[in-house]
Amino acid sequence: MLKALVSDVDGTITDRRRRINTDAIEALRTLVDAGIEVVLASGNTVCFMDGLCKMVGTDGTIISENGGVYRRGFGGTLHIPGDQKVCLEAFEVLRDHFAGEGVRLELFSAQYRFADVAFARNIDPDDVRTVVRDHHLPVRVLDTGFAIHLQDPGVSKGTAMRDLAREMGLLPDEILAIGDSENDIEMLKAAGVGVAVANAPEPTRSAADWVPRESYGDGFIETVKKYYPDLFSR
Ligand SMILES: O=C(O)COP(=O)(O)O
Ligand SMILES: [Mg+2]
Repeated sequence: MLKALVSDVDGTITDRRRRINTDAIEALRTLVDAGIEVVLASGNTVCFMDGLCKMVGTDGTIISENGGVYRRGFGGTLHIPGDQKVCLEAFEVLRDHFAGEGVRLELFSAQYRFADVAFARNIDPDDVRTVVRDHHLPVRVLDTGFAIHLQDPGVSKGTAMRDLAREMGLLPDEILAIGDSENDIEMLKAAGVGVAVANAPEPTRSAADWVPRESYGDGFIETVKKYYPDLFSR
């Protein structure tokens, strides 16, 4: 039986250009008002997520920085399982490598990050993976479609979701998780029901139990409508 919804943000409750889908926000509020646990899970920073949670109206339970950080409620302990040191060291190697090719890597919100490193997609993520492999850098490269992230290899939205579920007194099987990108794969696999909106790339769609017909925020709404009765039959 499903008791909670864990949702990705960019590409799942937004459109392709990252503009929020206001009907998806309404769907989230319907769940919150019905007493369903709603967790927002993203590659974004904690401060970004706090603003989003406040304005959507959730209790502030978040997975942030692709699982590098998580917290139950606005007032909960901020857990930081991710090791940012390995990510920063790897980023320096990448920055020097790509500078040699005349490409400047642009960090995103570095001063607000505790666990991972995020930078602009002005280079091919596969080229980043090649440099990481050639230099034996101990990090994972995640392409979210909105940014490239470097992550501690033992950490994902899936590991954070399991730990958070324990803190919330929930089983992973009681969670409906929804996402759109490769940074969501472990989370979709760990959840009782994993959903990939239709815009998700193939590896993410194959990690999901179900794929709606619609993409982006419309796929999110389609999913909430499909699983709403299950979420309520508690
Ligand atoms: O921060 C990103 O790059 C994407 O964030 P998301 O996990 O909400 O899609
Ligand atoms: Mg996403």
